[in-house]
Amino acid sequence: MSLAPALKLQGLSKRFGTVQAAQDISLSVEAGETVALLGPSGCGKSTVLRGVAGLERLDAGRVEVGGREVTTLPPEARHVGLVFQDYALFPHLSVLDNVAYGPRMRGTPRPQAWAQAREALALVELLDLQRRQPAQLSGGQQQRVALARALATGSPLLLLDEPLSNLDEQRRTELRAELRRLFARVGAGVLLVTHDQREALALAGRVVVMRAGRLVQQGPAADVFARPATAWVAAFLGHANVLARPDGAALWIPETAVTLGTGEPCPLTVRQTTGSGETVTAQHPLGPLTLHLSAREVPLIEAGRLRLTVNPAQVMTLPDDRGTGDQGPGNPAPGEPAAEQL
Ligand SMILES: Nc1ncnc2c1ncn2[C@@H]1O[C@H](COP(=O)(O)OP(=O)(O)OP(=O)(O)O)[C@@H](O)[C@H]1O
Repeated sequence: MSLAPALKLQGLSKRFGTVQAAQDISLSVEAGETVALLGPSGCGKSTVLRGVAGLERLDAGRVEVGGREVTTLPPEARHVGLVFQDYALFPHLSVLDNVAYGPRMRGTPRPQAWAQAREALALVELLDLQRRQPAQLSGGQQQRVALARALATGSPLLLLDEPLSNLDEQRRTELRAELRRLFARVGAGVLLVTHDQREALALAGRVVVMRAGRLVQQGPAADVFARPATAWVAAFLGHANVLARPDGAALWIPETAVTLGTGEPCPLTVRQTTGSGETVTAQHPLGPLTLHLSAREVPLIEAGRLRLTVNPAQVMTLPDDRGTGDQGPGNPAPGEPAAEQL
């Protein structure tokens, strides 16, 4: 049996005054698949999500949800489950009634709406707290109620806008693992907006990278990270070694391009202790190379030098588009040390 894609989006464009927030964006999300829409602040991710949800009138584009065209339908008729940054739970309703709200709004009789809500609450493991009000829950629990509310709609498509942004780092890491399991269980397609590269890798099978309103690369998450299409994408994804060259940019991904402990002893100009070892910058004849050393690799440093060999076949040459956009790559990936100037 072949299922219709959870989402098929073609040629979405949206302008606000002089700002082209999204330009000709086409993407699809298969049933059971999680796709991350990734890009720096202001690149148009939320505009795309809101356009799919029907919260933004499009200048152009066609939206299909679960095989049904919904382009001109109002949000409530599109049958998508939405989770936004602030959860937007009703403070005066119980957890159960918050989750039952969607089915109730679509005319489902109360006992059946409650049954659907309990099923969704069981999925996020919050059935025990169904009688509480949102204020009596932790941030992570509220997050899960918001997810349950989206799940209770039974929609083929879930849209999540920075769903973990209000949580602390430890809770985010825990919830990422929970979300991955949950997405696998429910079988809906998920389109997730994030500016956090690690979140995209942790949650999504496929990523779509946006820059200044345009889609710049899409593909399986591991492929996009291993083979960024341009220097800007590489830098945005957190690759530290993107060096300008006369013919473009050279990308060295140390895990594949560099062998430690053999070869030329390179002086280290920066050494920074991290939670797992050290981040160092080695002066290699081909250019400065930033390396994250594990605690086990740190003893390879001798008298401020590190022996390393670069495999030239693994150094990628990419078009250097870093200076051309109106929005540069964002900050380094959260938790990564900022690259220090030499
Ligand atoms: N209602 C609006 N009116 C005018 N401009 C808007 C409106 N909504 C968004 N924009 C502009 O459109 C561009 C894209 O915004 P959007 O919110 O889609 O970006 P984003 O990638 O989701 O950003 P963030 O990660 O910061 O949420 C921005 O320049 C933004 O200022």
